[in-house]
Amino acid sequence: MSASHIKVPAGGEKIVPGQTVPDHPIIPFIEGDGIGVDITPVMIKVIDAAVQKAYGGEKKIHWMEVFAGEKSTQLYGPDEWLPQETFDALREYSVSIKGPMTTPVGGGIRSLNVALRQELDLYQCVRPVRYFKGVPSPLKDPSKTDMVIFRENTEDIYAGIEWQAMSDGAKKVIAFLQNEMGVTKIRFPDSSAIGIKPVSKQGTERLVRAAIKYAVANDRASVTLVHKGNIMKFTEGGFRDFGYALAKNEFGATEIDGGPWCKFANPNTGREIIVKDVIADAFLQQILLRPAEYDVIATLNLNGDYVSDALAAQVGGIGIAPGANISDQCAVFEATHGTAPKYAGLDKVNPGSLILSAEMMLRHMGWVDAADRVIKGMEAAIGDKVVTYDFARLMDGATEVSCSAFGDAMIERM
Ligand SMILES: NC(=O)C1=CN([C@@H]2O[C@H](COP(=O)(O)OP(=O)(O)OC[C@H]3O[C@@H](n4cnc5c(N)ncnc54)[C@H](OP(=O)(O)O)[C@@H]3O)[C@@H](O)[C@H]2O)C=CC1
Ligand SMILES: O=C(O)CCC(=O)C(=O)O
Ligand SMILES: [Mg+2]
Repeated sequence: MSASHIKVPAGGEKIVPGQTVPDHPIIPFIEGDGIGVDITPVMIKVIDAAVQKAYGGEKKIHWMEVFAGEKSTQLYGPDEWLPQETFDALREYSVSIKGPMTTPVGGGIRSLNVALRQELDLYQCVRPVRYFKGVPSPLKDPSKTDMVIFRENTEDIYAGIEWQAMSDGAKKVIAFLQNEMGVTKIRFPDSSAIGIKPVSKQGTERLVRAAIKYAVANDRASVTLVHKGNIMKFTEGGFRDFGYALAKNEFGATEIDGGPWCKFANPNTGREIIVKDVIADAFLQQILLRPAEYDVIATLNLNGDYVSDALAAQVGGIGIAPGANISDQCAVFEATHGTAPKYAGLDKVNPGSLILSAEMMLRHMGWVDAADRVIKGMEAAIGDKVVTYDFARLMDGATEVSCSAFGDAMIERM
């Protein structure tokens, strides 16, 4: 077993699910690969300042670095991409935040991000998409884009069950499909890679339940199930059918005009919540043309990945696209974007996505005043046109600042 590299900060306490968050919580963080080295320290500085301004020293986060990705291989050994003690810490301390981690295309290691989500059963990937006034956008009225994506985070083709073309595994699976299952439609069986897409009733239900509960708690108008069930009838189509059945069975939804759309009254406000569905390709054009018609989105893993970046672009790009991975026991907050390797170490990129992910974390902890300060700082810096390169290149009269200077600009304006 490799040596421990995690140093537990003195004076902090664990957050225990179901109990009040202590005033001095220990929060594990993973710095992340690529631009992680730029954005993570800025996020910590901004969050510490917001907490200090909100609570005047009464509350304070005790940050605890845990390791994954390239930094972990340097510390623990060349093959140690995700040490066991990192998993253990994320589970034990229950609320954490991470920077992005690199996944090579084709061969090499499988995604560490996906591995974390699967191992910790972080089945909800929650990605809110909202507009900040002044951010440059390709839309005429980006303020109409206000959605919260609930992306299923443990199933679908992200389960990583696949075999390389012409490998023994692919040959075996193809032979099984042809000989035992009567499959005749693999166009080039001798040179096909093969992947498996598991989509379960249980997995769908817990995700759609979380999305509908969110809509109820936040008085949202609709929940849309986004799928490609016309083509993948039992996986994506199953997601839709399981989702509708859950809305009816657990929330008392009734069909509108013979279905399948249905509706129920929000038990808190009496306002109607519509549960509807849309095929993924149609959804991608409608979010550009009629974004106001969509609110809470529940979708499968791959669709959710595509939709997250597409929706982020509508409100200014993945520089300000936050997110959270949530299980019934713990939460790991992380930005929607990746490691943007060409910018690594340049102190250039927008730290906004990770800062807003931390803002979600503060709200999750019930530290609402600190979270509000973060939003205030962000809105004011953007309002003053003090922005990083990604916004500056699309804004007239902007002052382009570095990643760290943007963090400072936020702090000055909290
Ligand atoms: N959760 C995670 O850890 C994720 C990890 N990844 C991994 O990251 C690696 C790189 O992926 P890639 O496809 O390049 O996608 P990235 O999201 O890393 O970057 C794509 C482009 O998005 C823009 N961008 C990303 N982050 C920021 C930011 N903070 N501020 C401003 N602009 C930003 C840049 O655009 P421009 O060039 O226009 O300036 C950048 O070139 C891959 O290994 C991938 O697997 C990807 C997504 C999520
Ligand atoms: O794990 C990765 O490398 C990419 C993940 C991703 O794109 C996402 O979760 O949005
Ligand atoms: Mg993605």
